[in-house]
Amino acid sequence: MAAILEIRNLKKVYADGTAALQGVSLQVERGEFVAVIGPSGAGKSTLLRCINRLVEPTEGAVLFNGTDTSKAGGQQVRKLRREVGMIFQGFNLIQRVSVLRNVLHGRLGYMSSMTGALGFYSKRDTEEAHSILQRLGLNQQMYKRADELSGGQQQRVGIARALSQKPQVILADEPIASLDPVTSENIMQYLYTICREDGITCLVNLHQVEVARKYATRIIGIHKGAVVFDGAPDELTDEVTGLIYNK
Ligand SMILES: Nc1ncnc2c1ncn2[C@@H]1O[C@H](COP(=O)(O)OP(=O)(O)OP(=O)(O)O)[C@@H](O)[C@H]1O
Repeated sequence: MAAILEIRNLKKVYADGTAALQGVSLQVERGEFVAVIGPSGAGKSTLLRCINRLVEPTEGAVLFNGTDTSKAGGQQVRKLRREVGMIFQGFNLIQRVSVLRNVLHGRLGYMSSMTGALGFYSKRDTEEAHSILQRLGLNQQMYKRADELSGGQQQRVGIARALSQKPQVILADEPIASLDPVTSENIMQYLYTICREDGITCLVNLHQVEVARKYATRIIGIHKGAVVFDGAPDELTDEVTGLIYNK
């Protein structure tokens, strides 16, 4: 069976000439929990964003379930973004609407979630959103506006929104960078659980090497746009960590 993601010689040069990715090749198998680590500016966000085409690669290919996504048109890109959900450092919620509506946004798409009054949603959609929110421990917050929630709660809404898309892969771009250590553990536990219980493949960009070691089944180290380490957490010695961050 094809790897769920295959990245071939991926390069990204931004318009100002910054070479953010310099030829990244890797495969991710279904169900893996991959942490991507590396210093600030290494190219971690660019890598995740190229996978679901939030950023257009300059060269190379990203295959999702064996299909080259670089040839995908608008509708196929939308489908790709549903199947490859994204969680952001800054949560990226629609602040002035309810938590429930943010989750329905994930399930139905932006226009359908914003145009209908809540009563218009099908019973099935609403029940599904309720059950995901319950799973994330947010049943008390369902009708609150997103901007009334704490950072940790907002990130749980971000996870709920991604889950409501029924994704095969979740890309999390520094999901805990703006959270305190206890809340960070809580968010990582949720991501770990959905990977284990739902079989959703997770790629998580992290600054904290200890967190990567604790949760990931595999760690990829990026430095200056290139993969300099790819292995099991116990292979990531202090010496290797030093190389990733100081090279
Ligand atoms: N839109 C852009 N235009 C120009 N350069 C960019 C753009 N986005 C990122 N870069 C540059 O590309 C390089 C890689 O950035 P990227 O955000 O992918 O790294 P990162 O490892 O995720 O960093 P951080 O941990 O600080 O978020 C950096 O030099 C960054 O300044």
